[in-house]
Amino acid sequence: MQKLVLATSNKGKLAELRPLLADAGYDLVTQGELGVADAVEDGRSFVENAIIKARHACVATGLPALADDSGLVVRALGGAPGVLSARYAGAQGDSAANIARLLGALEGVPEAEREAHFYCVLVLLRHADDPEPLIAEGRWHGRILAGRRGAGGFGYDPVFLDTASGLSAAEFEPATKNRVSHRGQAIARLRELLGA
Ligand SMILES: O=P(O)(O)OP(=O)(O)OP(=O)(O)OC[C@H]1O[C@@H](n2cnc3c(O)ncnc32)[C@H](O)[C@@H]1O
Ligand SMILES: [Mg+2]
Repeated sequence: MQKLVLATSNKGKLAELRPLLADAGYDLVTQGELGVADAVEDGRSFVENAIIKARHACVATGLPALADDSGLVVRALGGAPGVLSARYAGAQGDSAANIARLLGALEGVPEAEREAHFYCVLVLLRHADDPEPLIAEGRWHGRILAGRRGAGGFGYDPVFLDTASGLSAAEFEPATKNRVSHRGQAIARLRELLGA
């Protein structure tokens, strides 16, 4: 079976990507398991950052690599935190601080104006010079809650309301989140592109 490096250090993403990629015909290994350090994400768009991360892992390992770049896009904040979602409050990956900053920025903003979406782009590079990377995206539309709800998921999930179900993303069962989320949609598209 062909090995595929997952070019991410985010445990929440890994937990969601693994079952989504099951049966896609790859033997999955994380970049951490192969000793690959995080790439510098200095792109201005999600897709640029996903390419940077996938290429970094490809170059370091000589294996095909899949990267996920994702984030939260809040309309009332002009699209912030966007590509800076992981370090919105400063430190990389401090979800509690990121949520606190987000709720502060939206203080006093009425419910109807708290629209947001999660965005995910997946890039699969079959080798470092792959001129035709596979690129798949997904969006999950909802609203930012006034406070945290639920204990599941990761990142901004406790403050993201799925308006269709009335549940916060952190109140979804993992398999249900994977069916409707930005990442779930991107994987479904990627699997179409792979013919898997
Ligand atoms: O770059 P890698 O190593 O993949 O891990 P990361 O956490 O830095 O990931 P990103 O650069 O793509 O930043 C995306 C951030 O957006 C948030 N995010 C993405 N998908 C999410 C989801 O499904 N639920 C909640 N928050 C999410 C989360 O805070 C992530 O840290
Ligand atoms: Mg990152």
